[in-house]
Amino acid sequence: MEDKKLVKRDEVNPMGYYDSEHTKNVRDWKEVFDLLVKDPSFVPASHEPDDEELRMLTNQWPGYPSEFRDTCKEYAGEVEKLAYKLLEFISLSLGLPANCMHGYFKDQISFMRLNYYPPCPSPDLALGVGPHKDGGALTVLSQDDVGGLQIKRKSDGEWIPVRPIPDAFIINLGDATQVWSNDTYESPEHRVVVNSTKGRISIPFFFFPAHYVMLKPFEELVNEQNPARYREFNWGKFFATRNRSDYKKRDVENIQIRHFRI
Ligand SMILES: O=C(O)CCC(=O)C(=O)O
Ligand SMILES: [Fe+2]
Repeated sequence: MEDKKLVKRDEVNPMGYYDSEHTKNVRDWKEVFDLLVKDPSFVPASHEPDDEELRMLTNQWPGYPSEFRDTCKEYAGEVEKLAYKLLEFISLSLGLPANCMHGYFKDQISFMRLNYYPPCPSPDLALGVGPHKDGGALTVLSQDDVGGLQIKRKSDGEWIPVRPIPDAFIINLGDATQVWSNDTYESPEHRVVVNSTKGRISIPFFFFPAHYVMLKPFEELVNEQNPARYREFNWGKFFATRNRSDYKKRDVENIQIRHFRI
């Protein structure tokens, strides 16, 4: 525990170790270690729309184990390549040039998270992560063999387990892809349940555009029959507004892309 405290996230640096994250104002049953894919990364200093100040984020690395830093960086680098490939396939599937979204990620604020969900004495009273949708372009998730991730089936609202498949990643589309594709793709609602006997490890890589990217449906996908379903909004401010309620319990509902629906 002492070692974890040395790399603990605080008001100034949101990267590092943390054990009291909230999803939609409810505390999650988990410990996390967050690291930036691009170090340093720049994000809006506040969620206030008129505040143009930026904040520089950097990684915090523990001294032990000694190979931790290099292993994380190598993994992140490889998953980043996969994320770009997936983005190309998504673009092509929408009838757009393969690299049409690459520019949005030049100053990406992607981060990777090491999740540990400890066994929980009352698994029916807690969630590892409460119901939510991932915000960015897509998430590449690696999970161990314990299971716990569930996805909400749209037809009847039933929570369906996403069973672990050895050596397979789970690819989760995010809100940004939903907006860019004008609802051709949808970011699914998901959550993580915990259990009373086994701890679980998962590693999501959140592929996030640069803070200055304005999200809106691609012009090529919009016409009179199929008008834009979202008005343009700034990704960095969306990210900053959502993070407000991840760090502390708040009285306001956290921001969702449906708030930008036309
Ligand atoms: O642990 C998992 O399987 C998923 C975690 C998750 O959904 C998230 O951190 O956004
Ligand atoms: Fe998620």
